[in-house]
Amino acid sequence: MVDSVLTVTDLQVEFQQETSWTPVVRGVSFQLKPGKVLGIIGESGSGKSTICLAILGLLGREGRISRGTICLLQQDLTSLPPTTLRQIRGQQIGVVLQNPASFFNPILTIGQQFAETLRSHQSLTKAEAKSIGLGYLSDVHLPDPERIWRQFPFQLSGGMLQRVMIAIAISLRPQILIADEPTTALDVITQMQILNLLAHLQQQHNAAILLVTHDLGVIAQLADEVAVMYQGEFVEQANVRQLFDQPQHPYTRSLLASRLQVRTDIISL
Ligand SMILES: Nc1ncnc2c1ncn2[C@@H]1O[C@H](COP(=O)(O)OP(=O)(O)OP(=O)(O)O)[C@@H](O)[C@H]1O
Ligand code: NI
Repeated sequence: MVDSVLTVTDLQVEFQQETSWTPVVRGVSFQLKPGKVLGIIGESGSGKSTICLAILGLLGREGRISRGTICLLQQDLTSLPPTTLRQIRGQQIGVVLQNPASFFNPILTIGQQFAETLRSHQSLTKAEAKSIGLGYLSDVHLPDPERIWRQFPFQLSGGMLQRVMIAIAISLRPQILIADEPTTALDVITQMQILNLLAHLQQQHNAAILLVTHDLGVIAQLADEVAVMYQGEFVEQANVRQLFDQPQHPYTRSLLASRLQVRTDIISL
């Protein structure tokens, strides 16, 4: 039994702002384990998406990893050339990005992109890839998958693109799934459906999931461990029950308290 499929140690990420490099992720360490979900919560701008992009090698020119390692099993991803990293990403790490538009090629239809991804992983005819892809599109609650298959990314809403991205990620049955706010743009019913799909991937296929969300309900439902991020650092990392019952850091306490506040407001309506 493998203990950790992805081990991040002392990660520091910087972005170039004008002439100097500013650290936005500082000394972050964690492990992703098969069949387990690590949730990351924290305020906007604290560096959650940056961690995801660093793992995926998608920081772009303005970003760099200035310290630390990201090991997929024994292999350090930070030392790999971009082409190798892309291959690994496609095969072993599934991705749901916070900004789904950046994931799609604007000049190819959804169907072309979905089929191409499926066919690069398994030998399938175009017709087989289409029938598998359509099945996954209806799994993520997309109405009229046939029509969506023929459409271009710009013809779909952000929430629809997000669901297509989830369908593609899940169809590949990755060992590791990086999901950055996977349910943010979705209505409650669809959100539940998506969470069930993620839980299925975790439980039936033993995937390790990194789940970034601001929704504590989603955390309570899916996460095993939770890391709390504040100004570029993990200020607290604990088992989900322990975190909800005995938050240690003042920021975590205020986060949980604000959630309770919202609940009381709803109840008093
Ligand atoms: N390409 C970039 N160039 C410069 N700075 C960036 C870039 N991307 C992100 N940053 C900065 O890095 C910091 C962390 O951003 P990040 O998107 O990781 O936050 P986040 O925790 O995901 O926030 P949110 O909850 O709003 O999604 C922010 O201060 C942001 O302005
Ligand atoms: Ni983010």
